Amino acid sequence: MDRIAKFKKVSYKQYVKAYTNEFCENTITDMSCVKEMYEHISIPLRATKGSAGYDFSTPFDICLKPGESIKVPTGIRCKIDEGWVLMCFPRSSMGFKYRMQIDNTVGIIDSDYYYAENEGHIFIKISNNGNKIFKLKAGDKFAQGIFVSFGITNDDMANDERTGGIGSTGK
Ligand SMILES: O=c1ccn([C@H]2C[C@H](O)[C@@H](COP(=O)(O)OP(=O)(O)OP(=O)(O)O)O2)c(=O)[nH]1
Repeated sequence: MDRIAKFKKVSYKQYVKAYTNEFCENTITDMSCVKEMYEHISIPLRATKGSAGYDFSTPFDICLKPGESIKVPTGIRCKIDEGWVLMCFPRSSMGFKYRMQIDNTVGIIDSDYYYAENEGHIFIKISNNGNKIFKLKAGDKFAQGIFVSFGITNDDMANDERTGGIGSTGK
């Protein structure tokens, strides 16, 4: 098995920035609860030695009514060797039981995203596309990341460098 990546937590500063941007731009938040949330974020792990997926947990409780979505700042970044990509999928049980789906179908985490201004903070946007309330407690696993190797074309000339987050290279 190739050992080609390492998960880390983003800095506390980055987590606060992402969390407040997402959820409390106009409200006063108790920062001690964000600190506690950050401290409980755990590095994705595989459940068994034969599992392909590294399970991502939510740092906070989630409750989605049918049709609702949320963009989850996972607090995680990943240093990945060139030639590999991390693909994020739902945990199968979430889809089977609740029809929880990832909004962009599969999250593609590029190796150079690690060096982006946001420290390569991995976001996972999910929706409840079922017909019952979908709830997760902080620490519950909801998505899984799988490392995949890829090739490039013989005449590939890409040499730009990424600095921004999602959607930044199309500008
Ligand atoms: O679910 C996702 C998908 C992407 N990303 C991050 C990692 C990825 O490296 C970066 C850019 O994603 P992608 O290349 O798929 O998005 P794009 O719309 O093509 O934008 P870009 O111009 O940034 O490449 O955003 C996430 O955190 N979560």
